[in-house]
Amino acid sequence: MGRDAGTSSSGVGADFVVVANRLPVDLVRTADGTEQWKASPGGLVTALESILKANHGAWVGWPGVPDAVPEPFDSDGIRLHSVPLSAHDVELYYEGFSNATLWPLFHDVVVPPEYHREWWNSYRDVNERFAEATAAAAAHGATVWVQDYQLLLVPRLLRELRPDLTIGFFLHIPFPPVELFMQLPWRTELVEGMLGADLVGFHLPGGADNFRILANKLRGHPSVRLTSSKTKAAEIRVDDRMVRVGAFPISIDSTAVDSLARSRETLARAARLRDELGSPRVLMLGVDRLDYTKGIDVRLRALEELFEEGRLDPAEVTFLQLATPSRERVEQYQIMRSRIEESVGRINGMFGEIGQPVVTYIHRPVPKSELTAFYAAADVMLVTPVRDGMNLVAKEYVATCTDGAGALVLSEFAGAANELRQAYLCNPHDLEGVKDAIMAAAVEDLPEERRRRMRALRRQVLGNDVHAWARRFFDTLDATSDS
Ligand SMILES: O=P(O)(O)OC[C@H]1O[C@H](O[C@H]2O[C@H](CO)[C@@H](O)[C@H](O)[C@H]2O)[C@H](O)[C@@H](O)[C@@H]1O
Ligand SMILES: Nc1ccn([C@@H]2O[C@H](COP(=O)(O)OP(=O)(O)O)[C@@H](O)[C@H]2O)c(=O)n1
Repeated sequence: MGRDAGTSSSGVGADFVVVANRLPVDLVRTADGTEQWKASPGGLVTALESILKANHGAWVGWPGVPDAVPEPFDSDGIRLHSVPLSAHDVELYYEGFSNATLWPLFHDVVVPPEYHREWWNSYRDVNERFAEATAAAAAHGATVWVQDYQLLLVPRLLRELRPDLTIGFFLHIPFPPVELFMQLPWRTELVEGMLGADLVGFHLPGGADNFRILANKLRGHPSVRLTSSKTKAAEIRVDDRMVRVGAFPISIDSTAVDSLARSRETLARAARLRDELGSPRVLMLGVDRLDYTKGIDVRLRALEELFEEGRLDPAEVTFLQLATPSRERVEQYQIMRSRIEESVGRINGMFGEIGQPVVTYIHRPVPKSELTAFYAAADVMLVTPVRDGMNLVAKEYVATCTDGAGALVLSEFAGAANELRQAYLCNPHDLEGVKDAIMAAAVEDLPEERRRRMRALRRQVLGNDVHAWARRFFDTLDATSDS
């Protein structure tokens, strides 16, 4: 990527800084008062961590628990700078404005977003602190990469503090249509915040288009498409600056996942897992943060109906759902958890046998090596979000299918569906369609058809990894700052 970060030649600050709500590691306080660091949840961390490890940059973020103020430290070659948040900040900025206002609004209003002025005030205040911490961590002329919806105001705030910086911004979740975004009482400030960057990146061209239209509608900023550009980027004129906008679909460290999947330990663990699950003829798998956007309830409903209708035989099929705990104090997450757990209980009560449940549900984090073994063991992967920015789990599963077997059922409303066209695509709002996709992937299609699809998927995922994603982003950012 040619972005050798580390500390600058003057020794003051880093030349490459990532700013994200979370650090790549969370501080965990145990009951006996000891503290340890563990990997943070989510795809943003998975993706960015591999980029920073390769480039030795600095990372500015929250250490994951209230009131912790660790000194800057090095982890895996990355310099970590903490932005402390109080319990009040976590409640108003993170659980409130980020995850009960912006998150549902940007995910097609699948649950109603809430608008509260005190949440907004906290969001603005925390964004100011992130901007200040970043300004202190970056060397003169550094490149700063701001991540995601929790920090929409940071690009502009940072530009005001440090006009010498080159600033990229990337949104990891969908950017909504103009009509939805216009609900936000603070819509103008948020758009102006993002326009503080030199380059604003989205997963999909549709998100980039929505943003361009909005910048014009709200602030009268005109834009032109750059037809020559490979990324089909556009430029928005903001006063005397040009802000570039484009689509950069994120990916995974495909080679690393592929080689972990081929390791003897993973293959042995995958075989043991199948035994432990009763050696089913078909093992289906779901892996998600427990989030109402992920459609865990959708796939459970589809399976329940397939068992009821006798299209699937519970003696032959096992479904394993790994659900990482997420945002547990937000009400809509609690509602979804109850719904899922009720559904798991009902299906097992109806179709399970003693010592042989049809659905195995694990609601706790699982280590990466174990997760890879689960992917390797699964015959069919169910990814059925009602809306998802990308969904790296879908790509990780494909990269793990090193023997060319395995089938991916994928919602059309995951960003990944734009590239993974040979998956068994389905509309999660059409339950009959989801059931048909599961039946084709698990039972009806010949193995050769499944292999043909998996070959095409593997070409896509192995040929477009996270390093290529970062390279495309930075090539465009460099071209922006040159012009
Ligand atoms: O930090 P949390 O509140 O625990 O949430 C974890 C992350 O969730 C979201 O991930 C998104 O980024 C992925 C990578 O681009 C993408 O594949 C997925 O579709 C998105 O949902 C969130 O956007 C991150 O900020 C969080 O860190
Ligand atoms: N038990 C689990 C489940 C998921 N994960 C990881 O969490 C990430 C989820 O990313 P994603 O893009 O599918 O979805 P979000 O959770 O970021 O919305 C993947 O990289 C998974 O490997 C994990 O490390 N451990």
